Amino acid sequence: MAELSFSKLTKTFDDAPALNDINAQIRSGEFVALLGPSGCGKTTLLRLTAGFEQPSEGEIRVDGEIVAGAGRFVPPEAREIGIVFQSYALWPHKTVRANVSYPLEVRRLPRDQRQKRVAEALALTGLTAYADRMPSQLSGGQRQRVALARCLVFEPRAVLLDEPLANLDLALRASMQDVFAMFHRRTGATMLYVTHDQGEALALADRVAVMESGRIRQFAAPEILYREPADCFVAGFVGDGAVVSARLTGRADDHRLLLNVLGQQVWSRSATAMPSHVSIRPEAITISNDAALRARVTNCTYLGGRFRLTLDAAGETLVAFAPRRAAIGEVVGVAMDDIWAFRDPAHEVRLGETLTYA
Ligand SMILES: Nc1ncnc2c1ncn2[C@@H]1O[C@H](COP(=O)(O)OP(=O)(O)OP(=O)(O)O)[C@@H](O)[C@H]1O
Repeated sequence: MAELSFSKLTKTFDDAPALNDINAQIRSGEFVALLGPSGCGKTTLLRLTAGFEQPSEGEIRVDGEIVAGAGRFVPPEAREIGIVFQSYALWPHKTVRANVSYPLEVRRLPRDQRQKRVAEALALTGLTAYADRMPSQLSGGQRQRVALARCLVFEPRAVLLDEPLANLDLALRASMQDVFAMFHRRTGATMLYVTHDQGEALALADRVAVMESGRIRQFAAPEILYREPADCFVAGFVGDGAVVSARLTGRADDHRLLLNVLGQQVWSRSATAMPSHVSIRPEAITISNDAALRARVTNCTYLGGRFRLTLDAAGETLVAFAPRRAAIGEVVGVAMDDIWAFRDPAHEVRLGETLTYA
């Protein structure tokens, strides 16, 4: 399996940048998700990696070898990269076995090797019993597994997946996520997975690149994105909770800063001495009658085992979990702990200054 790397990668369509200075390395065997809102450039990055588009600037390397950039362009069929689309792209007139065997026929592998590899790929994706069926006789999840088997069979250097579960219903998506996770564990394939479903990205990936407007805002493990978002966009886009402005009090200890948040002094984790905002996850809030900060309940939904409260506190919307149902309009006390402070690049910070996030 191969390492993928992007260096100063830019792609412009009709003068509009779809990708803007992408720099990232994906380790051999790593499962990376590209996550971001519609139009942020996820598919463009995948298509450039596959070789369906040429970069406007910058380079793409596969295991150190330049495949695009610096005057070089390796065509898709010579990159040995597997691709799984949301539309499956199976041959309708071929059986499952023949679909899976096809990449090996193109590569002119001897028949006995072909049979062995196809049998392995079908077994790995749980399709052995369906080998003689036509694609039209399969469910959506089974078709996607055929696409996966067809990609795995030629032992690609990396596998690119473009919203592979977008056409499936919720229950099937969950079970297919398990299939992808198993596929990754068993093959150790380098995987680049495009999705706009953050639950999928956080559940499956070793690291997630959060993209916005053609740029990578943060590239980190799911738990880091959740606990230590780099800016307002990532804090708001990934996970539940609130992003509110913070004011420095000037006090700090070794690991934390004392900040003024919603009129309260709160100790906060931080990677910067000059934060502008805090991310307040639902777990960071305790509903307590003793707490000085008062908030009005604006919504209450049952999540199974606990309730999710939406609160209005000093004009900001907070999200909290509570063991009991709360009445809409009820006023509760809110205590904050274990919040994360960061400096949003769009905001300049000065000591004592109050900032607002538009
Ligand atoms: N062939 C093209 N010609 C012109 N513009 C394009 C082309 N392909 C993509 N774009 C533009 O580039 C930007 C990024 O598109 P891209 O498909 O990469 O986004 P995405 O993040 O995959 O979105 P989605 O989640 O909706 O699929 C968009 O503004 C899109 O309109």
